Amino acid sequence: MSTYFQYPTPEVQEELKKIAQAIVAPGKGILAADESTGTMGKRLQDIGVENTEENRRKYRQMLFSTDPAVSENISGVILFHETLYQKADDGTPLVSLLEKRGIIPGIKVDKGVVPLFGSEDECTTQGLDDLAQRCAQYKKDGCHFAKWRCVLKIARNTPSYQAIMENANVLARYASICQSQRIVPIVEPEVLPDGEHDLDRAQKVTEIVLAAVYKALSDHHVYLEGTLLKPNMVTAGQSCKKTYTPMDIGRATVTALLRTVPAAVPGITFLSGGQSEEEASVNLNAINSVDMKKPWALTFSYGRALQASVLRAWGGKPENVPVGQQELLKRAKANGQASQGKYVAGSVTGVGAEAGLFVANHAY
Ligand SMILES: O=P(O)(O)OC[C@H]1O[C@](O)(COP(=O)(O)O)[C@@H](O)[C@@H]1O
Repeated sequence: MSTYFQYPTPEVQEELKKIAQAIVAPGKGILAADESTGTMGKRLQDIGVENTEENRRKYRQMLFSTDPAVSENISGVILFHETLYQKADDGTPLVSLLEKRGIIPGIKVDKGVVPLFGSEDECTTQGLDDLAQRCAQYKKDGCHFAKWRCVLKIARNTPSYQAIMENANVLARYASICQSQRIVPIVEPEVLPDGEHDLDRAQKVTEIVLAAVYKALSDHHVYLEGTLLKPNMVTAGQSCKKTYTPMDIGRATVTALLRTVPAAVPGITFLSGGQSEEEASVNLNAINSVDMKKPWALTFSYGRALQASVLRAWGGKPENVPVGQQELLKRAKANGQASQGKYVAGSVTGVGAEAGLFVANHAY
């Protein structure tokens, strides 16, 4: 086995490290507004709004024109390709609204989940072929970080060795291509919450998946200080009969991460994975409160758990834009506090804070 390697130049390393550290600065996290057209359609359908390019533009314009105070808790926003090139009503590029608020624009660069032939309903994620060119363009257009989501499923025989190795490798290859174009890769191996499994099994599967991911990142000479991890929290399956407290979830999550994620990684930005807004804040708070070693920042990169109340409050009506924005400010603040272990459960209420956001088999 050859151990020849080449890392990015010292200048590129410095740039990547600075971006990653800025994203996970104390009290800050990410708004994941990168729903692909199909996923956004599901969110809009829930509030009775048609999934047109114009409605997606209006919705994201509302998010990005929220009071600049939002940047106290939101350091980065992940965009979908379409959004990066859309403009506000007055012609300002939507991405400039973020830049004016000191928020770092990021971009989803995967091209979606596809079936893994020969497996038991498992999948991989595609989009590597033209990734270097796309990253080069995205960097020119103002994006400094990227996100790529892989999906692993817990069932009797899964995740399989095939799925674990394939997804680890595709994430590592994605991460190294991003770094070659001065973009910080957010590595997202999501272990789905579907199933009856208990907390122990969720923890063990998460450990095995993350161990494979970090071996692959090492094999591909990815510069860890210039990356972020976006994992699932360790929670029992949605159909598990046993109940667990937020502190149980906090301990299981930090234990799994301590066993597998190198301390060189600056931050861990959790996905919300179908938890309600309130659960996602309470569990993040517990993760930050457990009395264990925590060598990385532990914060949020939520899609559903930052937007459910916003969507309900907005309902597609222009007159509701200010109340929608208020909901975003409230939830961002709650999660900013949770990322520092300072969130008091129930202290932030929203129009959809308690509502479950679980979507079965969220592998689209
Ligand atoms: O399937 P898509 O459209 O890529 O979207 C998946 C979504 O999952 C996420 O990775 C995590 O979102 P949640 O916090 O809602 O679980 C988002 O960044 C993204 O919008």
